Amino acid sequence: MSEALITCESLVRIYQTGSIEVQALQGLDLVVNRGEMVAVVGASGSGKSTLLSILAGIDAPTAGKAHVERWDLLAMSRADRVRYRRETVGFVRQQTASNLVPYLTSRQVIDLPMTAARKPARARRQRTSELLEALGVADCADRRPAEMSGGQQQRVAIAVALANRPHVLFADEPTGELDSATSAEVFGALRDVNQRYGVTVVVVTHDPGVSGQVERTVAIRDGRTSSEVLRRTATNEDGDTHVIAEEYAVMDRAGRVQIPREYRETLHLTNRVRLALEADHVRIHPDRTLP
Ligand SMILES: Nc1ncnc2c1ncn2[C@@H]1O[C@H](COP(=O)(O)OP(=O)(O)OP(=O)(O)O)[C@@H](O)[C@H]1O
Repeated sequence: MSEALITCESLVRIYQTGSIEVQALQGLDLVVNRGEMVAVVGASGSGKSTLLSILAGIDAPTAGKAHVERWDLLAMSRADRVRYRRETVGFVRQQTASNLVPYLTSRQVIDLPMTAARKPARARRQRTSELLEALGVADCADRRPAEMSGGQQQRVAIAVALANRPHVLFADEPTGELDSATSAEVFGALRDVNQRYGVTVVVVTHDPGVSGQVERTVAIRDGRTSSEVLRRTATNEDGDTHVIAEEYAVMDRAGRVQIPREYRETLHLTNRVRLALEADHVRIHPDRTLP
């Protein structure tokens, strides 16, 4: 059985601006296992960034449950939050420039989080060189952001996020500002560090091409997890391998499942449906008592 690293249950985040309340997350359920690489997709405004900011310890939830390893994200003190952000998580933002510092070289910027965590100089130097090498940007060690391409900047940003050996790496549209070839390269780098270091990766993206490259894609709609697509490779009798993608609905602890709108519309499922328990599945029928 895989070990859950991230667990969110009925997670709610309400933003209050004056008299207006925005429910960015409306009871979201999510489990991410240790070592997984998961893509989170959804329309603009569906709550993806809000979810990532909460999980990264940047924002605090309003209600519900959210745990990452031993941390309860609804009950963290300010000091806990600082420790959590320094030791447990790494974060890569969309804007390449906001991940780096204009006047610092790659080597200097990767060193920063380790200095903040009071790591000894020798270990910092070793880790910096290792990460520059692992992300294929060793030739950028002494360059500042303006002297690098967008893709190189994002790979250095991944190195910065990994400097203190976090257990989970969050990336919010990390390829949003890049062309498709460069985006594939940066996404490849994320997959690489997921495999090489075993770091759990959660990446928000609207790029369907990108979400096709991970084992699991979680779709968020209106602040809730609406469905998940699992991908696995299968081999047929001729030895040819192909990818099978299967869509799953998410069930919460109370057993609630959301039936996709297309299904409801096609079968005219309205406010009451008939359930039938079979040996290995459950059937849902339209309510025939309705006119
Ligand atoms: N600080 C804030 N104050 C008020 N409302 C906010 C705040 N941040 C987000 N929202 C609102 O919460 C909802 C979810 O926003 P969020 O940024 O999480 O969505 P998203 O799925 O990441 O969108 P996008 O793909 O456009 O980045 C939106 O309606 C947004 O306007």
